[in-house]
Amino acid sequence: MTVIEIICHEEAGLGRGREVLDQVQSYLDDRQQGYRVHTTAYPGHIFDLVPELLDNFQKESRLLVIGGDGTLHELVAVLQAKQVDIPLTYLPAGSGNDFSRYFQQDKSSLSDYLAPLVEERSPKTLPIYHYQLGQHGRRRSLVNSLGLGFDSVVIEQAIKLKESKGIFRKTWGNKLRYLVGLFQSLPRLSLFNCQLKIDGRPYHFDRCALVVFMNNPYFGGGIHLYPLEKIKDRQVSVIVIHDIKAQGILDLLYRIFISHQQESSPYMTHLSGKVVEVEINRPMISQVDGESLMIDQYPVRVWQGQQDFYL
Ligand SMILES: Nc1ncnc2c1ncn2[C@@H]1O[C@H](COP(=O)(O)OP(=O)(O)OP(=O)(O)O)[C@@H](O)[C@H]1O
Repeated sequence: MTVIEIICHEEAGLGRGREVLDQVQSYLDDRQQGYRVHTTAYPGHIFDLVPELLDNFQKESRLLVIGGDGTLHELVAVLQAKQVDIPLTYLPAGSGNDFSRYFQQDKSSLSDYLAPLVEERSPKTLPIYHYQLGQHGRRRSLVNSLGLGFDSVVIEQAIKLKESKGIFRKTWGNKLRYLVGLFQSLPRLSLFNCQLKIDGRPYHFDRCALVVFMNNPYFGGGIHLYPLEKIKDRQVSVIVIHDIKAQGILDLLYRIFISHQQESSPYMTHLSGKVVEVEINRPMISQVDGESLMIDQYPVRVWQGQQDFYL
């Protein structure tokens, strides 16, 4: 008999994880479906918990994860690092849920998320990205985006706002936190030059604010940064925000938040290829799936990978 191993970050989405877990348990109890619950007790707990789980994983075992993008990122990172081919079921419970916003946009009810697992439908393969820092770094994985530059400063500021009191603590306040965080971070905007290599072909950009590898057109919790057409097989998309001056910032904000005409912006370039590399001549504050990372080894090389999901 199938046993579902549930990994849950109860505090995700300011407690939404616990609510979703309760709903999932009653759904599975009603169907007399066996399961075990493993809650994460500290940041990065998944890196200890999942290897233990995998040691006892049976042919009939299934993995279900409840949490925000950060929790999904960590689980996919462990499975990919161990090169185990186990399909996942994902129930979004964060405040941003960018992965779900794009890849699970046809789902709304609990049954939409759980039926493919419970009814043992065939898993579907979704694109993820692998990345490597420096020539000798190990292969790592991500599900949404890897951004070098301003985006990470804004995300750090938005996280501080989430930890503060009042309106910023609301789960629906994600876009507001990001926007306020963005304006508060403008004085810390630091521009850089970068070299890109797309399948071996070189590109150079000056006065850049951000280089972001995007497996998903959304970032920062629902912000539609760039209208990527359907994600192409084995291709990596990179967006560069460049040649920034004061009026460029206003133009970009207007296009991203109001007119949605990013494609004709003189300050934004979208490139894609099978292997994309970026080189910047100084350490950069960065974000991977919404979590901060300091990058000081180059090139950063990105290529597409795959992860199976019950969808
Ligand atoms: N019990 C815990 N206490 C503190 N942090 C935890 C705990 N369990 C997991 N984490 C960490 O919290 C981070 C964020 O988790 P997650 O993305 O699931 O929630 P969230 O930040 O509320 O959601 P969102 O990113 O959508 O706002 C992860 O890096 C994870 O390691």
